[in-house]
Formats: sequence, structure tokens, C-alpha cells
Amino acid sequence: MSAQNRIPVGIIGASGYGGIQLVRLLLEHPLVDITYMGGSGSVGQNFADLYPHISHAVNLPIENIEPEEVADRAQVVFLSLPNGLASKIAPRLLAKGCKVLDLSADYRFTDLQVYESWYKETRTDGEVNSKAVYGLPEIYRDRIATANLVGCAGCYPTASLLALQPLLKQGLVDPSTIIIDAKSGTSGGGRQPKTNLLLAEADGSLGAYGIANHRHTPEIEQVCSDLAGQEVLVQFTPHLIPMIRGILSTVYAKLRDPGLVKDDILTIYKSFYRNSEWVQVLPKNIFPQTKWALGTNLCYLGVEVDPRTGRVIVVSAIDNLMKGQAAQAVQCMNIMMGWEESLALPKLTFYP
Ligand SMILES: NC(=O)C1=CN([C@@H]2O[C@H](COP(=O)(O)OP(=O)(O)OC[C@H]3O[C@@H](n4cnc5c(N)ncnc54)[C@H](OP(=O)(O)O)[C@@H]3O)[C@@H](O)[C@H]2O)C=CC1
Ligand SMILES: CC(=O)N[C@@H](CCC(=O)OP(=O)(O)O)C(=O)O
Repeated sequence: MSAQNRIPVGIIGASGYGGIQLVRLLLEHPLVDITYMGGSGSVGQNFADLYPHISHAVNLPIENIEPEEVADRAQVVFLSLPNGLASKIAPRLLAKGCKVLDLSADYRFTDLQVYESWYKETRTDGEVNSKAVYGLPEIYRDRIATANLVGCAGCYPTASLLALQPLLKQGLVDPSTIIIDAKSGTSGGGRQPKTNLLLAEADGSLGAYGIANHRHTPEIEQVCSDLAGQEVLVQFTPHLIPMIRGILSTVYAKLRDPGLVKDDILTIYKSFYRNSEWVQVLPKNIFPQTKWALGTNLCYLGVEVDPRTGRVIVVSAIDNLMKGQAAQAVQCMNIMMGWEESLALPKLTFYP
């Protein structure tokens, strides 16, 4: 595609952590130009004032959000906003013919009542919601390809569901035994100041939160149920860990066939993900470090079986801001636009 034919894209919520990741990725994308940036508190400032270290690469103001005007200037719009805002904006963008990728939870649920009860908010956009597709390409690639609205998967759900998918799809485990123990870096909480994310609170400490009631539980359950073909409930416990980026999710489940050993499961995983360039199934006895995924769109999986308990254990590592958020959204855009899926998606970390 020539430079004149590049697609204009907008980012609403450009000033946040998701926003700046999108800027980095989209500036490197050969088929798009960023033509609009929107926000709230940062309106009137230039993006380069907020992030001076990339002033050499981008010079755009943060503007008020008037969806019809945004649609005149952008064909694809990313919404990187706190939960509850996208559902007010996306319907108006879609009505004007935009393709929309929402990074929040607004369009992740097929049943709006589940969203309403977990997010404590009433929704009136049921018809629009019914057309949204869950944005996890390794599970719903075909549906994403024909969607105009994608509700990109959450960060913990992405790491956990990629670990669970082969087990559930092939009926290898008893779904009622699934336990997910996950840890996230503090950037998972976004750029807005929060007391628990202060250096003095988070550094040198590790704690669980949202036990038995974290909002990612119903999201994980929705997709697990779809994969298993039966209603699935999971035990999900997230932890805040004193690092900036990365999620490590360890999932446990009881194997239906106690005769299966590690080599069997590893063979199944390697075969299952053989065509998924963003999922790296590690060799026997190797388990991922979050550092390996930093800055990339990759998910690393390590697989183990404990013959004493009959449990399979899968360890999954992603960068919460990349495969867990902005890079996955760009991957979805590439699929929606019919482009090569890997455009602008980093595959190599900046290790160490
Ligand atoms: N951080 C992560 O690891 C992940 C986050 N997500 C989701 O992505 C979304 C964005 O997260 P993140 O980037 O971390 O959040 P941030 O807190 O870093 O950024 C939030 C953005 O939303 C804008 N904003 C806030 N309130 C309003 C408003 N009333 N009207 C318009 N714009 C507003 C802010 O703009 P301004 O500064 O101008 O006010 C800012 O750009 C959230 O829904 C989050 O749950 C998803 C996966 C992972
Ligand atoms: C460390 C931290 O606070 N993490 C956030 C999850 C990250 C996030 O923003 O969630 P989504 O993926 O649904 O957008 C939390 O637990 O609410």
C-alpha cells in the first residue's frame, strides 16, 4: 500500500499506558497513520508534552472526544479508557462506519447482565454489544476477521486462557478443578495515581487481591465455558508483584486420564499451537520468565504434570501492556483489516 493509501487511525485515551504503547506500535506500522488523539484531563496538551522522550516521533494535540468528528478523521479507532466509557462512544463511531477496538472490559461479555452485575453499571447498548467479538485471536481469529467491534481480551484472561485452551478444547481436564494463580506488575493498574501502586506501598512486597471476586473471573469463565462446551467456574487469585510490566499466570487442573504424562501433554500443546506464531510452547522442563515477553506480543507456555496429584500445571508469561493489551489490539486490527497478522508486532524482547 502506498503512503497515500495508509489508513487513518485514532487513539482515544492516548495519554495512558495503553495509549503510549499503541503510539509506539502504530508509528512503526506500515499501513496506518495516527491522525487523532483524544482524552479528558490531558485535552489541550500536546502528546509530546506528556511524553517528551518521543517528541521526535509524534507531534499531535490531545483533543476533546466528539465521536462524529473523530469518525471523519479516522477509519479505525482504538479506545483505551477506563471501563464504562467505551460503551458511550463506540456506538456512535460504528454508526459512522469506523472499525472499533476497545481495550476496556465494556465489550468483552456476550451476556450484558454479567457485565452489569460485575461492573455495577447499567447498559443500554445491547444491540451493539451483541455484535462485538472477544479479541483473543488464538481463540476467535475467524470471528475477529469479520468484526467491526472487538472487545480486546483482558490481561489476566489472555495469559490464563492461552494456558487453558488446549486442555479445555480437547476435554483433557475436569473443568471444575481449575485454579489460576496469577501475578501482575503495577502497570496493570494504569497511569492514574492509586495508593496501592505507590513505590512505598508496592515495592518489596507481594500480596493477593480480589480473592474470589476479581472482575476477570467471569471473563475467564465465559471463554472457558465456550471452549469446554459446558458451564465452567474457575478459582482465580491475582497478586500485585513489585515490578513494572509482566504477568505470570500458573494454572492447575485435574487430568481426566491419570495415565497422561508430561510428554503427552507437551506433544498436545506443541501440536495445538503449531500455527500460532505468538504462542511459544517451551521445551520439556523449561518454564517462562516474564522478562522473556517484555515489549513483545508473545505468550510463553511451560507445561508440567504431577503424577502424584494427577494435576497438569501450565505456566504462562506475557507482557500485560503488549499481548495483554495494546499489541493484542493491533494484532486484532491487522486481522480485521485483512492484513498480515504480524504487522508492527514485536517478537524480540529488550532482554535483560
Ligand atoms: N494496564 C494494563 O495492563 C491493561 C489495561 N487494560 C485496560 O485498558 C484500558 C486503559 O488502561 P490504561 O492505559 O492502563 O489506563 P490509564 O489509566 O493509563 O489511561 C487511561 C486513559 O483514559 C483517559 N480517560 C480517563 N477518563 C476519561 C474520560 N472521562 N474521558 C475520556 N478519557 C478519559 C485518560 O486520559 P486523560 O489523561 O486525558 O484524562 C487516559 O488516557 C482500561 O480499560 C484498562 O482496564 C487492558 C489490559 C491491560
Ligand atoms: C495490577 C492491576 O491492578 N491490574 C488490574 C488488571 C489490569 C486491567 O486493567 O484489566 P483489564 O485487562 O480488564 O483491562 C486489576 O487487577 O484490575
